[in-house]
Parts: sequence; C-alpha cells; structure tokens
Amino acid sequence: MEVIEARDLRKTYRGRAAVGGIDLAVARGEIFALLGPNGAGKTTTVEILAGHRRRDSGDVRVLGADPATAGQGWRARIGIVLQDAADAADLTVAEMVRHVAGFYPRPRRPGEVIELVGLTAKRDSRIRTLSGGQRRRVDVALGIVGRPELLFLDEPTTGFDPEARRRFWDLIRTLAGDGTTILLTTHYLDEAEALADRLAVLAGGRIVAEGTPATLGGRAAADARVSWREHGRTRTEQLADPGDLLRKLVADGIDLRTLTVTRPTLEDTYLNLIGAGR
Ligand SMILES: Nc1ncnc2c1ncn2[C@@H]1O[C@H](COP(=O)(O)OP(=O)(O)OP(=O)(O)O)[C@@H](O)[C@H]1O
Repeated sequence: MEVIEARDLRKTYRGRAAVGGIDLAVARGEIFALLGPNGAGKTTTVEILAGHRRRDSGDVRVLGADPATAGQGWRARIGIVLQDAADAADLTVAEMVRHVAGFYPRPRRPGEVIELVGLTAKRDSRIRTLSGGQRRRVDVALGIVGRPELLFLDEPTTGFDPEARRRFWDLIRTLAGDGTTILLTTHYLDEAEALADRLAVLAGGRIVAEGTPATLGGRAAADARVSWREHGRTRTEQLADPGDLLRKLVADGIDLRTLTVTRPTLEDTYLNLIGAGR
C-alpha cells in the first residue's frame, strides 16, 4: 500500500490556483522530492498532506487516513519540518527536544537525536543564540524525535553548511533504510539527486515531470555533448551515441586531456522543464 496517495489535489487562494490538480503516490521507505520554482505549490502540497492546511478538493490518503480529519494517533506517526518553524525562544536545545519528545508514545532518546543532527556541543545553548543553520538542525531534530513512519521536510537544509548537509543526507538515507517514508522539497538539485528515489517537478501548481533523478525529463536518453581542443580551438558536438566520434578523435591523435563527454545535469534538465512549463 502507498503511504501517500493524492488524486486531483487542488487548492486555490483568492481565486488563484496554488495547486491545480496533482496526483502523487509515494511508497513505504521511499524518498520522494518535490522540486519547483518559488510559488510552484510545493509548500501548499506538503502542508495539505501533513494535515496543516485544508484542500479545496481531491482524494488524499496519508498513512491510510485523510489528513483533513485524522486524529492524534495519526499525527504521532508523522514528523514535519516546515519552512517557518516555531520560534523556540528561551529553551535550550536539549530542553526543547525533550519537551517535544514528550508528545510521542515511542520517542527517540533526545541525546541520540541531538547527536544525529550534530548539535551535541550546543545541547545546553538557548535556541535563540544559535545560528540560522543550527536552528534549522533543531527543526530537523524535532521532526525525527517522535520516530515517525513518514517525514515531511520542506526545504530542510536551508542555511546548512556543506558538512552539515552531507551529514543530513546520511541521516535521511539511514531513516529511509529503516523504512521511514520521506517527502522533501528542495531547491538544491544536488540534494535531490543525492537523496531522491523519485522526484516530481511542480510548476504553476501542476506536475510537469516525474521520474527518477537519472530519467527525469528524458535525461537518460538525452544527447551527449562532446567537447575537445583541436588546432587551438574548442570544438563541441552533441549527439546520441558518441562512440564513432570518440574513436575518430583518438585515431586523429587529439589531445585527450582536453576531451570531455557530458550529459545534461539534473539542473539542466530541471531548468528546461521549468522553461517548458511556463
Ligand atoms: N496563505 C496564503 N494565502 C494566499 N496565497 C498563498 C498562501 N500560501 C501560498 N500562497 C500562494 O500560493 C502559491 C504557491 O505557494 P507555495 O508556498 O505552495 O509555493 P512553493 O512552491 O512552496 O514556493 P517556495 O519555493 O518559494 O517555498 C504562491 O503563488 C503563493 O503566493
């Protein structure tokens, strides 16, 4: 059974469609990424699926229940890291994590969670004294402390330094490996590529493409771009199968240190899709 199922999900704000009829299916243990430009409808979608916002129409099942009417027992099974996380004022990291752990029937140990997000050295610091990236790590800690079956992450790594981001990726992979289902939004294409089993690109409230990072938008079948230096000039050719050209270049004795063969990056593909979606 799918952990998240949505059919023809719609939400309008003052006559403007923020989500204009999307279908989603996410299986248990899957990491699913929602990509899309600012205002595409990602947060609205996540908030509806997490039971934080009412939809106008569409069929939605999340962990077997309708998020619009599901109760406390259902809420205890999900974890949420939203964009505008709560302001924790005067509590320390450890106090806050312990406090939130108290809402769940089977929480992780607060010390373990603080360690997982790399905040052990800051456990007794007041949250308001932390840097932006450190506060975001507290948000992630609060999202996972309840040992959720399903975790919603809305731009979770904004403000993370590169090391914290890699550490977060490892954490997400470990959680998914243990069977946690994860729906995340991100503007970092490398993050989507590193983490997502599948992803969907939203533009203007609609899904314009869906697939794996390797196949999205026909990426796997895209032409290769071959570039090399010859007679002091850079030459470039784009072609489906570069085999013959490469053999010829080798036979011609070109300087192989100048040779590159590339396919469109996920970012190239994404930008193409967004352009096409407008
Ligand atoms: N509470 C609200 N009232 C009115 N309009 C809203 C509200 N929340 C979102 N919108 C509008 O709905 C559209 C989708 O917003 P949403 O926040 O879902 O986009 P997003 O893809 O998450 O963007 P971002 O990448 O900037 O976070 C936008 O045009 C936004 O202005």
